[in-house]
Amino acid sequence: MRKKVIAGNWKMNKLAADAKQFVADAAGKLPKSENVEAIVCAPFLYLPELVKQTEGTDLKIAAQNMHYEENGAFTGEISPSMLKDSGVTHVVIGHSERRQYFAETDETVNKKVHAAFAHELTPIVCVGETLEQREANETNSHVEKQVRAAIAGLAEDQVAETIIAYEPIWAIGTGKTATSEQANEVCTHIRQVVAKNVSEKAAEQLVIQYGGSVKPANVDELLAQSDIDGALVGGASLEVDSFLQLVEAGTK
Ligand SMILES: O=C(CO)COP(=O)(O)O
Repeated sequence: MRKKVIAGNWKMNKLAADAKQFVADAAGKLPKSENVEAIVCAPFLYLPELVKQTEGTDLKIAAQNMHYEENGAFTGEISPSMLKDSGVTHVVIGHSERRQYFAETDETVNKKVHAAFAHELTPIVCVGETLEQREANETNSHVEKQVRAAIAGLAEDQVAETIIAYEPIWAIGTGKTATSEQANEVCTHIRQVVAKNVSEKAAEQLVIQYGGSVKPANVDELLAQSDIDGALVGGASLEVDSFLQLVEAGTK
């Protein structure tokens, strides 16, 4: 049985005091359940402090991005070894906002995924189509291309450990959620792509999240779908109460 993974992606939000307060409040109130994993994806600046705060709790801390190079003249960047050293366990890679505003490509995503595994970080790889692509019936082919590029060259067990977040771009921060059937259809397709290109075993183990306007009111229906194993949540992860409700939904 795959675990449910609920990850809150704070994006570029919260000052240090608010971040610390959130983690202090949330970490002690997580449901005691083997079925769900709870992650907060925080801005780089706060990572070491939040990791320290969560020691001995079930809350995991993730970064929202990283460079693929080990070190060097890359002003303003953070390396995979710096992240590992900070104590984070996961890293979000290829979020659509990074692809759109920071020239992230399928190629850099693949390099980052390899770098994550080289440093024992679990990548949360984001894929998803624009509204135009959905309307042109290109959703499955586009997402397939992104997934195949992201996992190219990985070993079977690395693919099995990757988390893929399907986030239709038109549903991010818009209040428009894909219906649970629409979301599941694409997540099923992603699993089939992995089964065909890697193995049935990797496809069976792979955690696939849905992201895009997930909130306490719609999370149960999304998580009840056959191929949705969790959620990557922006807006509704900024408040402790709603984050905890989302994690609670993952225990069922
Ligand atoms: O981009 C997202 C998470 O990475 C989704 O954001 P919202 O939940 O705010 O739509």
